[in-house]
Amino acid sequence: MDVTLEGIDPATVRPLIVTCVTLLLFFHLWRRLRQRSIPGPFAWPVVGNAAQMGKAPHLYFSRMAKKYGDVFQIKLGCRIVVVLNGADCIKQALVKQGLDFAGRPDFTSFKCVSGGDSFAFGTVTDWWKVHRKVAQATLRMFSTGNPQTKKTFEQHIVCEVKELLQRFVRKTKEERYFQPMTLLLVSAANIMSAVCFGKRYSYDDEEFRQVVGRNDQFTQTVGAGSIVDVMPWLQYFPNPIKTIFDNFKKLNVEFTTFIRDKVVEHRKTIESSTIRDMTDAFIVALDQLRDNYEVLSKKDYVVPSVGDIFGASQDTLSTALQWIILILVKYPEMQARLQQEVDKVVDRSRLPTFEDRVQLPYVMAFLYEVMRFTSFVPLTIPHSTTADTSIMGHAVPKNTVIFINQWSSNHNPAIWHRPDTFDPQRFLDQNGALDKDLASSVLLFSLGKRRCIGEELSKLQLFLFTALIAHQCHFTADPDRPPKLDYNYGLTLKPHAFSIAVFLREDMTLLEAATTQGLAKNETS
Ligand code: HEM
Repeated sequence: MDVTLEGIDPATVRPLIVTCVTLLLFFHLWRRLRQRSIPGPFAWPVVGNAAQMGKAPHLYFSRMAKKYGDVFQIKLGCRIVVVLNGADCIKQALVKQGLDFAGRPDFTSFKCVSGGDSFAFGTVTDWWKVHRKVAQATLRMFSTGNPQTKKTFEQHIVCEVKELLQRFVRKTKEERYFQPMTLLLVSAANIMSAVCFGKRYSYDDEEFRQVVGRNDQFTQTVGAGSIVDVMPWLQYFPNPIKTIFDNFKKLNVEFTTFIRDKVVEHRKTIESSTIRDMTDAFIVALDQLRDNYEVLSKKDYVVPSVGDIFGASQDTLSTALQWIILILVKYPEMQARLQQEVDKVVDRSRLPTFEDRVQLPYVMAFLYEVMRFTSFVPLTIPHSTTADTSIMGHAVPKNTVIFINQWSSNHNPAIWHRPDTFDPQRFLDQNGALDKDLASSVLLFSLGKRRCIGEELSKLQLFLFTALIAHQCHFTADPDRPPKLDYNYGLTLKPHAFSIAVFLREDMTLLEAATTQGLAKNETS
């Protein structure tokens, strides 16, 4: 039977259409109302809540979460920012609704990183997905991918720890107490330099020290809450924020030039049959993809790829090393317990290795507690929504800036007993084994589509570093400057300057023997 509108009286159709449209509008309104508007503190004109955040935005956000709930909204300059707190809410956004929350905001500072071609600071696109996968695979190939690469990576760390301890001991003899921060920075950068470029640098190499020594400026500008990104008009007349931003642009140009020079050298000498290091691996992998991705015929993505890996690793890992040493001197009884455990398990006839991890639960518990307690990446790199979405019943429009407060999850008293006390014991069960479930609740490397690609490598490196220094030396604090756990805010929380003395527990025989066949041939001075 044919059904047509012919013969139907328009007077009947009109009310039908009006009813349908009204119902649709009503349904839309009902959905909107169900998704409550996002609560948050009062925002002042022009600056919004920028002034209230103070020197520790993660603590301000945790206080606001207590008042308004795990999802709340603030205004920074002209931008609305939704702040997500607590493990459940963060998991819901980053894992269960991963793609919706995986974007990066169009911040001015992000566009300066690798000339805007960084995958760490760039938003989600089809090319971004491929770029990130290539980087993940390349990183594994040169670190944790198989037993052989793991062994080489282990050699890089042992070699660097030997150099570092030699410097520490010399400094202690010369100055009694010294500040170890710069040495730790160069040491962490050298491990990644060996992986990325196949060579390490002398501690006195001025160019290298300059390139790696500007971390503070970088992480202060790209950390959540950086002013220039939310009040871009500040760039256009002289003021302190403009000066900071101009320095940031300069350091990015210098960093990219350093990486570009390395890539140019590599391209001149590469033989595709022998992949020497991660830069070679990126050159080969990205050249192979050139026929499939038009974007590769227009730009060279090797420089931003290597830049992302080298840049992301040095600041985070050196900050971790600084916290580990500061906490060792702050809690000498824990240092003694670490030493006892490595002495018992490894004994004094050999050095600790990656394989000792399972047998060293206290070392692991200590590390997880350093990560939880300091939460030294308190907020992830800012995210943004890639679609109109909702979280915990609140509607969030596309392109909203999202801050993820990792600190709030690591200091939630519902999960952690006395969260503001440093206590590695919390990670050990009644048999003294590591409580793996609890350890996996520590949130420092983010989750989901933007989860840090260096997590496995970092945990291995920090484990070996801690086990090696506990096995080889002893740290003490300067009695005139008792160690404090204060810090400066940025993408990473950096401890304030502190002074230590370092003494070998025996001599360097084991470290010297382990490094003679190793990487000395790659060294430049
Ligand atoms: C203790 C050391 C480290 C910590 C705590 C850490 C933590 C983080 C965090 C919180 C993020 C932001 C994730 C997000 O925005 O949701 C991140 C991103 C990233 N990390 Fe790490 N990281 C560490 C070491 C490393 C290392 C050693 C590498 C490379 C070798 C690395 C490479 C990256 C990259 C490439 C990204 C960007 C990922 C993306 O945007 O897709 N990180 N890291």
